Amino acid sequence: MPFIEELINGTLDQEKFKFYIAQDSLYLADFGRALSLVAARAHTTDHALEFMRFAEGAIVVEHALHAGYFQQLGIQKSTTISPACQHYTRYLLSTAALDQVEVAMAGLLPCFWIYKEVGDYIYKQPQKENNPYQEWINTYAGEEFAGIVKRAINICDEAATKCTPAQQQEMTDAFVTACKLEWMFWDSAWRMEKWPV
Ligand SMILES: Cc1ncc(C[n+]2csc(CCO)c2C)c(N)n1
Repeated sequence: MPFIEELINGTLDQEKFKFYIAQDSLYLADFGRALSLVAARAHTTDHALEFMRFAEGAIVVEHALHAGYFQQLGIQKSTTISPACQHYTRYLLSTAALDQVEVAMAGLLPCFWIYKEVGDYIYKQPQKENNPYQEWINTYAGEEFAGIVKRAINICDEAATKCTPAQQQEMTDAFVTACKLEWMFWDSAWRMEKWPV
């Protein structure tokens, strides 16, 4: 996507990045809530603990990255959630609250997995010196993050073994929907998406 290509070569319009970070901080607050809901609804204490840790990571670790950019780039906290961000966060929260917990877990997985794939892809490209977005890049290409993603994938695989084929299909559908919403989130940042009315 152009947003990611320009992030890699450091030419991304700062206003687009600021829009992305401001919306992403709204996303993260709700993502943390969705993770906490799934922790509360998990069937095993192991899974509950893992989701509690993920929720903490989403709020504390990601917040630290954001806080740096908020200060450095003078980003204003956005009070208006973009259409794509609202669609994605409401989808995750309603899935976490109302759907079978395994389906909610599958819906939360692309957030981890796609950032890992994007992080690895970026890291394989020639690195630009003095890229203003380097700190963001480093967050998602590291070993520590890879370990977290592996754990999230393993939990979903383990949870799926206890599901019927129809439930597994629901898990796949939730995963695919969330992948599309990840795509829409990048795209909306690139377009600095506004409400049409
Ligand atoms: C739209 C959007 N999707 C995924 C992430 C990445 N992410 C957010 S929380 C979390 C798990 C705990 O750190 C991960 C990988 C993001 N920042 N913004």
